[in-house]
Amino acid sequence: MATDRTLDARDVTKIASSPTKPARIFLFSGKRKSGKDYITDILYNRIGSQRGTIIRLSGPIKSHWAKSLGLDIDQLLGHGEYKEKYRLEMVKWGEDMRRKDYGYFCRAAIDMCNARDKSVWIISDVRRKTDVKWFIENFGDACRTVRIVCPEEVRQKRGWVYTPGIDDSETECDLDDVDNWDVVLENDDDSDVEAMLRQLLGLVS
Ligand SMILES: Nc1ncnc2c1ncn2[C@@H]1O[C@H](COP(=O)(O)OP(=O)(O)OP(=O)(O)O)[C@@H](O)[C@H]1O
Repeated sequence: MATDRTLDARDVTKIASSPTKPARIFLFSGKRKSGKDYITDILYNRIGSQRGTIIRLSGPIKSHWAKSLGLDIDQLLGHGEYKEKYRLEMVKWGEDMRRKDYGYFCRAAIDMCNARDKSVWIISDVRRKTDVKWFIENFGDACRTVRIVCPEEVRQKRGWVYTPGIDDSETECDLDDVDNWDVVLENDDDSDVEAMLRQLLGLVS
């Protein structure tokens, strides 16, 4: 009977590529305008949409916020003034939710991106120790933490302006004292983006 037979190689392959657990999860973090979106977008394009997906942990917060206030979700997810205008209030609401359940937005973001059938997850905006903790608790060895670092002058050239209430908040600073990143990428003006990608793609195969 089919149900009684022992597992053959094809069954094992099926289980190994089961939709519930990705083979690799990149947990990207970095200060504002360090280049998180820039690097993760290129990485995603190289990996391709069949295998990979970008997950933004801030996505569910923004879509909830947009719905409840009747705002434009595309602009909230973008990079312009609109995002900055509602950032403070949104962050506060998110913090309250997270205090009750630190995995709440991680789970919501995974569901929102329909990530379960992809083998490589690129989390583009990890901001807190509890985000890292939740992914490692749930996906263990599949996780690799990636810190993007960049001098302040370069971030300023890219449009960053120090903003009290944002740049000194938990969302921007909670990971500053972490020093055990799996990968540190220096993303300034002269960086070799191809070398960074080679390093990251080497962790996927
Ligand atoms: N290596 C690079 N070469 C050229 N341009 C870059 C590089 N890295 C980042 N940039 C540019 O710098 C700007 C800021 O980068 P990006 O939006 O990726 O930062 P971020 O860390 O996602 O910022 P935020 O946290 O504010 O969303 C963008 O215009 C991006 O195209």
